[in-house]
Amino acid sequence: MTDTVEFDTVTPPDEESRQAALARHGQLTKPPGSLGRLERLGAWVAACQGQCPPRPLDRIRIVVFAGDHGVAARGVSAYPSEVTAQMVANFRAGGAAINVLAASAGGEVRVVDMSVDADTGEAPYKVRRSSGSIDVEDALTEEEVLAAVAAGRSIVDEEVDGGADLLVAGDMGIGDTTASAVLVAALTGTEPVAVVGRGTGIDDRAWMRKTAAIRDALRRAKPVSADPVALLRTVAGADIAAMAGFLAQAAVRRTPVVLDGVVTGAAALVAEELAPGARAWWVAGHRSTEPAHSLVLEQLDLEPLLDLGMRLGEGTGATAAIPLVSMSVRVLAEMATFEDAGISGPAAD
Ligand SMILES: O=C(O)c1ccc[n+]([C@@H]2O[C@H](COP(=O)([O-])O)[C@@H](O)[C@H]2O)c1
Ligand SMILES: Cc1cc2nc[nH]c2cc1C
Repeated sequence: MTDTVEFDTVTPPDEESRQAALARHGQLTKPPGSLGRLERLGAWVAACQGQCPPRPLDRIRIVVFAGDHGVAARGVSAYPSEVTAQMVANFRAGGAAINVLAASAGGEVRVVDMSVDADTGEAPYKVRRSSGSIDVEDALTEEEVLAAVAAGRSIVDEEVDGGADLLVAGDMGIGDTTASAVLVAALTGTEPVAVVGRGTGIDDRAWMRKTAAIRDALRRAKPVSADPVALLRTVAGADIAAMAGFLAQAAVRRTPVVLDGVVTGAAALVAEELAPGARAWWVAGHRSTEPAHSLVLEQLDLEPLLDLGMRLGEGTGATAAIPLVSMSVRVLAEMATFEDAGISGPAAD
């Protein structure tokens, strides 16, 4: 066992508030259950906030964790590693998909360089430049993995202390779907061919190289798969380790999270190991096209809100689902009841 990272015990969202929200749904001017999943979604937010009706979401924070991956040098991505730093600049300039989706959904974007293989400017949490090539070496040292998980935890503390009422973790890192696939395979007992995906859009030759890299990294991961910190050190990367710390700490701080695609999904599997019960504080924003993401959703027993064929990362799939979360809250807070509106209830038999 490695030195471990201790998270405070996760307590579940408030069941009384969830039940009050479900009961309120029965009084609002619509046939009971007719808003389907939106009803359960609003009740989940009420439970997370511990109040019914829930408060409107007014500080939604999307934290994009950026990092490079040594395994990208094996030809497992359709793009070169330098795109990671270039996209960090694009996020900061406001020109990326996540900036536009966040603005449209009423969220704000924060970018954190954990391990980009370039100088991106201000980077208070940066652990190293690029993580190791996981097919042949550890992604991180012991010290680095602990620093990265602690960074994710500190970022949640900053955001929650700053008033965040909904969090999203996004990712940016060429090669990160290879690391994610290895983590998912290790934690779900799956073969490489069942987790490998097309990532940024690789061709068949790159698919073969990626499958081989996943196979080699998975061989290295298996002996440590029961130890989440050792697993992050061996086959994740500083960005994914920070996301795992972020997702675990959000649950500790009783703050709801919308999960994104395969990369945050892989981090979520590890976070659930670090802080058992954390998944009760997460909703799956979407289903990515990456096959490993479906394994994550199954393992965490999460039903995605959207299935739009998205595979971008950056937190975009989660952010696309935020309007649904906001609507589900406003329905509970703003709809009239049958009594308020003087509308007849169901016909008697
Ligand atoms: O979130 C997803 O499910 C997802 C699926 C495919 C690709 N991505 C993004 O694409 C990059 C990784 O793709 P790759 O092919 O370089 O491993 C990284 O920046 C991710 O954010 C993300
Ligand atoms: C341009 C580009 C943007 C991205 N955003 C997340 N992953 C990405 C990969 C590429 C290649």
